[in-house]
Amino acid sequence: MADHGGGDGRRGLVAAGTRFLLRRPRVLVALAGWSVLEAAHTFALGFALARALDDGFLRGRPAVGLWWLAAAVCGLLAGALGTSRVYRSVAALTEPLRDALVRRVVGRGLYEAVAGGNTPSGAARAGSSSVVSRLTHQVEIARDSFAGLVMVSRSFVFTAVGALAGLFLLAPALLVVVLPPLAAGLAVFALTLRPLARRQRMFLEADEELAGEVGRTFAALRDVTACGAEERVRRTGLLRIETERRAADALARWSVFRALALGLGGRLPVVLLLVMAPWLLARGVTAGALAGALTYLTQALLPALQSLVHGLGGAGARLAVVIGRLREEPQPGAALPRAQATPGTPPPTHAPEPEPVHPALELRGVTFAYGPGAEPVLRGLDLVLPSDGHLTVVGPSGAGKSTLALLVAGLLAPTAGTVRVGGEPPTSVERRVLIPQEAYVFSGSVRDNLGCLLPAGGSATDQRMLAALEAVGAGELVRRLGGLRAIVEPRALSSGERQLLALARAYLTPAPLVLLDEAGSQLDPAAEERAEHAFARRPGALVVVAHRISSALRADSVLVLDGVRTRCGTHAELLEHSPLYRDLTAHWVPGPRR
Ligand SMILES: Nc1ncnc2c1ncn2[C@@H]1O[C@H](COP(=O)(O)OP(=O)(O)OP(=O)(O)O)[C@@H](O)[C@H]1O
Repeated sequence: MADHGGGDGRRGLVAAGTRFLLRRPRVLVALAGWSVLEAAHTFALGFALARALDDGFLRGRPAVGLWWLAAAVCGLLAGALGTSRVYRSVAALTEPLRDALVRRVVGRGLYEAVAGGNTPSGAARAGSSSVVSRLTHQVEIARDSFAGLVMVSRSFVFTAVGALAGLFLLAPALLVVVLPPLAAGLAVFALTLRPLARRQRMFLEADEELAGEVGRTFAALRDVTACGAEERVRRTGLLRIETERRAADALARWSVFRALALGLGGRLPVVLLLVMAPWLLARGVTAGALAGALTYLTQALLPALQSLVHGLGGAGARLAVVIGRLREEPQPGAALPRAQATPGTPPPTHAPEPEPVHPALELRGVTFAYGPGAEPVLRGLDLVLPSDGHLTVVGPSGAGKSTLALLVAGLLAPTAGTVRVGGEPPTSVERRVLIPQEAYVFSGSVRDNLGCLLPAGGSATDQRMLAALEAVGAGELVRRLGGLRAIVEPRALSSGERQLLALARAYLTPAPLVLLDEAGSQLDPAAEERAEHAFARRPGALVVVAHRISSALRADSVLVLDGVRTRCGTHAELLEHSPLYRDLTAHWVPGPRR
């Protein structure tokens, strides 16, 4: 995962933020002006209260006291006006930020859609629009976080200035009591801000990863069950939960410093003021000044410090993460022209580069072991299958055939190397469909069973379903069951019949790569051959993990998994060069060809 908060990233972020602010001097001046009015209200609050007591109520002159209280109310109204104008000025700062980010995000999204080809596929359009919608959501988070940061830091500075000025005017001795703990609290806060923000960011990222994992798992529950990957999914989920728990623990430990900063800077001055009241009174500080000082501390400084301490850590970390992402997206950004990287630059009008044609499947240096200390099942495997290729995988039991199928389906991640399906990581069920040996059929109509791997929102006509059933040799079975509306009771079907339904389901999907992992193992050889022929005629690429060696003869190429002697070639080449393949085929008695 990218370190959005790395030194360079943070410095870049601060520099970009400073440039953004300096380009708007008028808004900054207006913001400062209205903030001064807000600060005047803070000042008036304590000062007027002190005067009301000292010059009015304590001297038996209630009219003077009330006059000062009325002055405090006027200050309050002026402060409210200042606050409302402050919001406007902050909006004048944040809206241009949002506009610049939205322009950048939408420009990139449109460019991607155009660069996807003159007639982009539905999937490409959907992918592009989902990227734009995710990024615009992040833009909203960036805007809110930025506004929050401006509000809390500005509010603290002006409130502190107003309160400290008021304390000084009431009695300079008050500052002797208030300033040291306030400075200590701010120092603790400043020193722990960076590590705390880092923990906050780690927690946010762990939280997002967990949410993403849960979302992906729910979307692929049927695939997970069908491939028997429950244990792996459970372990990955637990790992993500554990990572988030650790991040939350670390954040909680560092949050203690927030409480310490608040205690030192916001609460200790109140206690000291009370404890040292006799000393202050002995030095000429009046009772009214003491009450005014308490008002400054409890009504202005403490709330402002609270907002600063809580707001700066959370909003700051969120902003750093989100801006970092917006700078990174989209991943193939390196292919974008340089001018495209500038916020607000419109998409280029020249013809986009043609999209490279990717093979259906590409493995580069794939190594996989089931545990850190376990012997790898696959070592440095390279494999390329063209978009209409037909590959059969053979090898002795335990050679890693099913493991390879799970890696290609994205249900296992390689220990080293890369797996690409159509040039992309194999995470999307729209790119590939895997039918394992244990066919998954659920209680429901035949139609539901056939359609459950269609892309979200997709459907197939009865005609297409019936054609798929006929193609793989399941037509007779479904007629016997009572047609597409008939309810399937999985336990009432033989394992071969369940495999026929699962094969028809895979045949029906638009996935450009089909993986059959001994998916016809319970069929008789003729039925298995018929199904494989159907898949070979279907547009797209096909990988068959062979149950019978006869599958190898039907493929364009054969992969013989045999540890370090793994080889790939045509049937004839392998007969010549692979002793294992010769052994495997030696006992095969060819049946009648169809
Ligand atoms: N979940 C797992 N945890 C640990 N080891 C595993 C796991 N699944 C498979 N293995 C081991 O990995 C190796 C390859 O298994 P895999 O199922 O991929 O072989 P295969 O070639 O498909 O075998 P078969 O033809 O018998 O189905 C075997 O040694 C197996 O014991």
